[in-house]
Amino acid sequence: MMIKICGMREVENINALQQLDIDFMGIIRYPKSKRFVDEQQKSAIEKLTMNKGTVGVYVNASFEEILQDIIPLQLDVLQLHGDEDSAFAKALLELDIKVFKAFQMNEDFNFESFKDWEQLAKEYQGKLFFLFDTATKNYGGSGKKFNWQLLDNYTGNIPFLLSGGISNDDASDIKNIKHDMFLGVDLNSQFEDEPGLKNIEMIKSFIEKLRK
Ligand SMILES: O=C(O)c1ccccc1NCC(=O)[C@H](O)[C@H](O)COP(=O)(O)O
Repeated sequence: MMIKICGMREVENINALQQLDIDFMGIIRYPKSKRFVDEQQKSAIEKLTMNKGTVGVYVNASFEEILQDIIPLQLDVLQLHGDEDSAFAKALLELDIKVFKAFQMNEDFNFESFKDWEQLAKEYQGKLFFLFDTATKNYGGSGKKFNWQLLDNYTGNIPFLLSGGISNDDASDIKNIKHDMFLGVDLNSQFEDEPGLKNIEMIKSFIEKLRK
């Protein structure tokens, strides 16, 4: 199972996380987020040697803004967490980089609306993934879970990460998820001492439970 830890920004915290058995770490480049990585923090992160997949997280950013981050932040994945359409994602996929497209889940979510995305995934095999997060007016980082039974309505074939309020108590429920397209989890605010600062011991204990 893949594990992504989102909202990293402190060098020491990033280095500590690099020692753990995780797959991706997310760096939020959305100025309205409490976990926003500013230009000064970006410069510090640029100097690090990253041994995990690095994910740049964006909310309705321009193509140029995203482009300016890819090389300095050594990005492997672009996470589109706003209202970006499939045409925008296609332009980024053309750069030969992976894309995680986030969707805001609530009881009214229409899983039939994925036609364009399914087409894109066919064109860019193994490059496009979904991330199902809890709907919130701030786009992400709500700390709240959505109703995971909604996942039964997803019959598409694009693999997804599960996100939104996942906490240390959820390991056994996560291990019971049987969906064929379930790829892994995205952890954030429930594993923090303060916004942008992760509790490494808590993450370590969660990973142990999940990988057991
Ligand atoms: O975390 C944020 O502050 C954030 C703000 C705006 C857009 C995206 C954001 N986070 C992106 C993520 O991938 C989070 O891990 C995801 O929203 C789940 O967060 P949480 O509910 O805190 O576990």
